[in-house]
Amino acid sequence: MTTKYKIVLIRHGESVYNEKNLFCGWHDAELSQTGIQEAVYGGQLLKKGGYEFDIAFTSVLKRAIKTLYLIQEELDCHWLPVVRTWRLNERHYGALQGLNKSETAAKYGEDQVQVWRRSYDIPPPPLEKSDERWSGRSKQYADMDQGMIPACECLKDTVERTLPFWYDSIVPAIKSGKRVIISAHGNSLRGLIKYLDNVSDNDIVGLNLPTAIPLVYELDENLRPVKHYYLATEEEVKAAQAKVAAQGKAK
Ligand SMILES: O=C(O)[C@@H](CO)OP(=O)(O)O
Repeated sequence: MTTKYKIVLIRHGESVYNEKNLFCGWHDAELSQTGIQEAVYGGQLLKKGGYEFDIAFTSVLKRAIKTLYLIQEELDCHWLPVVRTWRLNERHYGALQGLNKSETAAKYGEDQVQVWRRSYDIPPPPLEKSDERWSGRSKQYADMDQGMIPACECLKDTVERTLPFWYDSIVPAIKSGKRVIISAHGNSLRGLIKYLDNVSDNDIVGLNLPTAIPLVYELDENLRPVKHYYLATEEEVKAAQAKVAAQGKAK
């Protein structure tokens, strides 16, 4: 297999919800100060690697949008067309949104929290429409078919709503020769990676994405992955991944 296309996936920098160790999902959390620095560093890594882009895709959540913007600043490409879609949003964490991960682990057990965080097809508890956290109350979903707004999502649900956008919008952009960057979220990107690399339902449980370290996928002419790599040292990636994995510990 020979490389025909290269795309870059990047998880947003640390959010204030990550910083406080809260389940975030569709809650529109800000980047933390650390997250801003991480996003700038991600942009510097791309600049150092000589990466340039023709189009960007992101979610409708500001932590991913702002991460992309900080990368655009580093690459001096504010003109870049940016497509925002709820289909690249983080997985919807249902009634867990806003709860502390360690406290939830202390209450329900670390194993249960690991199932809610990483299992492929077991969803977290649903959010009621009457709940003030219901996503239908947010302006960014006003034009969305209200019946499509999730009450909660497992990774499988997330993959199922992300892939139509991959096929309908991202694939045509890649095939037309555009250099693509996707700024999204830990779980929406895990879903895409599961699909691209055909990762099993069991193995995807062990994958944690580091914040704001660019992940390059080289694809062949049929968009099958030839290889992938982070633009950082193995040590940096492992430390960042371990930090994410540890969030579900009871402490
Ligand atoms: O809270 C969330 O929305 C996600 C990403 O930050 O967390 P987790 O790694 O627990 O899936």
